[in-house]
Amino acid sequence: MSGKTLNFNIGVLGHVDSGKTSLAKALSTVASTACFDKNPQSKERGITIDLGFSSFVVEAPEHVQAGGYEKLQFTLVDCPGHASLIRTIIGGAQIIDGMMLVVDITKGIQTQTAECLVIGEILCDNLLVVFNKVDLIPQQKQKATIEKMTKRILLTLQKTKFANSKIIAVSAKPGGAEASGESPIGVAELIKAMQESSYIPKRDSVGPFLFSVDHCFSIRGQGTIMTGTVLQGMVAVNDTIEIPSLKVTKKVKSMQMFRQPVEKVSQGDRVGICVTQFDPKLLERGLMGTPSVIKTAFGVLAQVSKISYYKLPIETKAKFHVSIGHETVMAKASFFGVENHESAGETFDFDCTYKHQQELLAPKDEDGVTSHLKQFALLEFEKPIQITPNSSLIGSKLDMDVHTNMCRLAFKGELLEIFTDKNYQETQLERIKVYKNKSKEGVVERMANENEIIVKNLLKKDTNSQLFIGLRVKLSTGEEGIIDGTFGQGGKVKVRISSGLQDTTKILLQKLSSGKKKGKSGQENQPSPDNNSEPVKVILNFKKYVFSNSKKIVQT
Ligand SMILES: Nc1nc2c(ncn2[C@@H]2O[C@H](COP(=O)(O)OP(=O)(O)OP(=O)(O)O)[C@@H](O)[C@H]2O)c(=O)[nH]1
Repeated sequence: MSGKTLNFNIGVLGHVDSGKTSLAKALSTVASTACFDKNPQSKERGITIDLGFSSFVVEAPEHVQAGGYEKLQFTLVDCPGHASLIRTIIGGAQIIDGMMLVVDITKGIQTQTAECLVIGEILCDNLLVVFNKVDLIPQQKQKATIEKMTKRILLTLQKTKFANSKIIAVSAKPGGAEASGESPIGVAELIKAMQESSYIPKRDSVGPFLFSVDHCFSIRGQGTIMTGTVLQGMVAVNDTIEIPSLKVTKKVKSMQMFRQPVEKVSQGDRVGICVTQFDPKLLERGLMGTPSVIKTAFGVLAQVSKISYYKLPIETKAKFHVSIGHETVMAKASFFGVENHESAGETFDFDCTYKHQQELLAPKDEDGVTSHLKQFALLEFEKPIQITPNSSLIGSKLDMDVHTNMCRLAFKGELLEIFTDKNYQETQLERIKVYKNKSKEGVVERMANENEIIVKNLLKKDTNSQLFIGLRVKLSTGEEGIIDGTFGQGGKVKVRISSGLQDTTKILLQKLSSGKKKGKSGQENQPSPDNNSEPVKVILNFKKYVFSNSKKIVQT
């Protein structure tokens, strides 16, 4: 290969059996170590269960040549289509520059086609739609069917950021499984469309090296090879890298890109990295990179938004599968937002206070303008996972019955803070000032003097009353007061009414207490003519911090 080659990663996504693997095969000339359903379990089940990688090189189109590249290498990341494997797809989609959505033309958009579109919307900017299996439509109906399906998918795409995507119709494997070696149809046009819609992705060689490992195997006498994609930075032979999940550091012995030895690799490259021997079974998939860049996370804080196709409520305290990179973990979610987002900063700020939300709200469409609510989530993981800062995440309900035909992807987000301390609940959550609006109601037991009343039932006996001293309350008769202190042992409090009680309130309280006295003298069950007035209520509105250990409360 002479001249500079640009590597462009394309995710091949679509519903199960739409023909993704067949298409990748038809497109590729060079197969990497891990392509085309080599996994023995894949063969048994007849479906792709892992990411497959393959590549082919074409002449760089003019706009890529203008960036100094002579050739363009397409690396296809063949993602599994089966619903249960969506977590693998999400992992695969994090490393792609563009996406090819394969649609079986005889079936149209199916549930996982829609889910793949959602993933694409979150994780990539470039989409090409491929209608496959055109050979299954009788020749005379092919043109009309392609036109009809094109109209349909364009309607769907109009609601996404991919409204102007190209649509190409092919037969990746005419005749299907039984056919013997028939040439694919339409693939040359597809390659042309791929060239045209390619671009020079932002590649950044600065910053710490980060590598997403998708396969790992050893070669006797050489070492262990990790194949994957460089997510960030660069690495050279002899550099030291860390595999955090194994808690080891290793020296890079050699590297290969599609069977060519290389000395140095950088962001976006697909590469096999050889290090000194370790058991490849210990690292099926995961992250490695410059020592201490990868964090072990016990939980994260993220800015999130609801995926509009998800039709169920997303409630605080509910559990979701959270996928970050190749990792998927169960997490308990707690949502909160900016009360008045006009006045809040662009990102999360520990110095601000946030309002607890019972559920994650869908973005509202007001007068055709989507208002972007600023919402955040605290995601507490069931077990620690390896992640890197600035990652995207997807929250989903993967255990939802796929036969319901509902989108299982619930929310998407960007990481803001990673909790790397096992005891983050004690040490870090207090910093996230999220409050709930609370209200308590008590009644005036009696008047102590013109400016002071004794209130019962406002606080429970075992409540730490000290937290409430100094807070404002309002009487149902209109006066405002301040909780001045506790009274006795039963949770009663003294409330000071600085402006003094109104005469009407005093009369009412006197009436109520004389009614009670009569009651005490043996007429409890007889309604006293003096005692049919409502008791005077005392209302306390306050904010209670949700994540704070100190159970701090403040006035509303
Ligand atoms: N007639 C016809 N059959 C095809 C075509 N492309 C693929 N097939 C058949 O469709 C079936 C599924 O093809 P695959 O390429 O394994 O589909 P896939 O989308 O990779 O499947 P998963 O990875 O399991 O989701 C196989 O039996 C193929 O032979 C095509 O263009 N025409």
